[in-house]
Amino acid sequence: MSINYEQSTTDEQFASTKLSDDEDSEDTNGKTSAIAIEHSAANRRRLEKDEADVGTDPDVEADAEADADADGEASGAANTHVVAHHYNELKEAGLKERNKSKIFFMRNFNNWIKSQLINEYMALIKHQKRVGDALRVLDMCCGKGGDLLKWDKAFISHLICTDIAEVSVEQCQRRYQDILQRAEKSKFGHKFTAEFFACDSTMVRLRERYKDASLQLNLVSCQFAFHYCFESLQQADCMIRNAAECLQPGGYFIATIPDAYEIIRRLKAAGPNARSFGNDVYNIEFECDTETLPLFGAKYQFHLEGVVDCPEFLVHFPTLIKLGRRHGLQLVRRSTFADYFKETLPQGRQLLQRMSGLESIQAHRYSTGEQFEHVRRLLGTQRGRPLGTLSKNEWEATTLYLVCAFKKCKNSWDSNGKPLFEFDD
Ligand SMILES: C[S@@+](CC[C@H](N)C(=O)[O-])C[C@H]1O[C@@H](n2cnc3c(N)ncnc32)[C@H](O)[C@@H]1O
Repeated sequence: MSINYEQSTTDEQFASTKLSDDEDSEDTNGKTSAIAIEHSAANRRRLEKDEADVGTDPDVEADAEADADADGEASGAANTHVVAHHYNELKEAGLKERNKSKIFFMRNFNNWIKSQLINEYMALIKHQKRVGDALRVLDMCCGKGGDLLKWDKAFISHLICTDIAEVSVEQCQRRYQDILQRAEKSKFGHKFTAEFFACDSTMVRLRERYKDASLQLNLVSCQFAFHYCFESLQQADCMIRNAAECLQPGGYFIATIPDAYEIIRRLKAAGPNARSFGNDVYNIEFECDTETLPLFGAKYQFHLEGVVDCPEFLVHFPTLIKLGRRHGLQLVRRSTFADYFKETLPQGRQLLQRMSGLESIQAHRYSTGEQFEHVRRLLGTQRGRPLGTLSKNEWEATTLYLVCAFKKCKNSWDSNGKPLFEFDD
């Protein structure tokens, strides 16, 4: 069975914007806002296309079985221990080392994208609630707790943190204790309760590990990690069930994942027999035959300067939509990082600046070299105000990703007690 991982080309604009908030001069600020409006419409059109690509047949099992038959083997969970080992061994870099990193700004930019996504969906959830209502969040594959401050700022009341890497979960819990201590010392500090446990979200039913198994969640977040479950149908189904089953109707599941269409586009662009591509900061290498990629287990080795070096799997997006529907999740957003940046920049400009999500570049300082050629093209080489942007290599790495969001539908039950979901079609 041949799986289509290709899609029409995406636009290749660089993130570049005026960093300060003043509106006095006509520059990329105005242009970006205009692009943002077009992209909201583009996002809607893409959602419609994504839904159409899924087709009417919801039988993922049949697709996956046909796919495994064609390959002559069924895929299992052979890679989870490699991934767990990699993240357990990863040292927590100090501030000094992080500042020196070649991807310092890109990491901040990615962090900003996560903040924008979390803020967007927390705002929608709060809109449905009354002041003082509990807000409960699951941070699935939480890592070392890179999003703890975001949860704190979102004024949630309870957080569940889980990850396959025990060392990361311990660090996450320590960070949480620090936040709590600071809140206790401060008169206006916000406090939220939290629980932590290490486990494989692709193999274990998470609700059985919660302190309260009947807990209703408002938001489930899985940042830069969901793709690990596409090793096999069983793992993907388990992870999506974990994301969906405790979500209240109207709650959201949000994620950032590598964009399989973009990965395959770049692979094809690298040459007819190419198996790898990348630049100074990231590299992707396929070991398998890239002409007959499977639906699950489409494995590649991903390297990102100093932070990731382990196997990952392509997420076939139409299949993700199908699996989501099976668990009552309806796709409400799929946007590439490039599009999401343009769309949310008007509301997120100050935060982007505070988070140092872009590098401040003066064109005349970079009159040679290709990393900031786009700034020269935009501003020329005359002295003037700096422009916030990312280097070409960092931009190429960050635009491998997309953000997506699913809404949990209302449900009723059939005579066998199985849920029947009510999708808005
Ligand atoms: C790139 S890190 C992202 C961490 C965090 N979400 C963030 O955004 O900072 C990916 C995380 O996924 C976790 N992970 C990978 N496979 C997993 C699995 N099967 N179950 C639970 N966690 C997993 C890793 O241990 C790692 O902490």
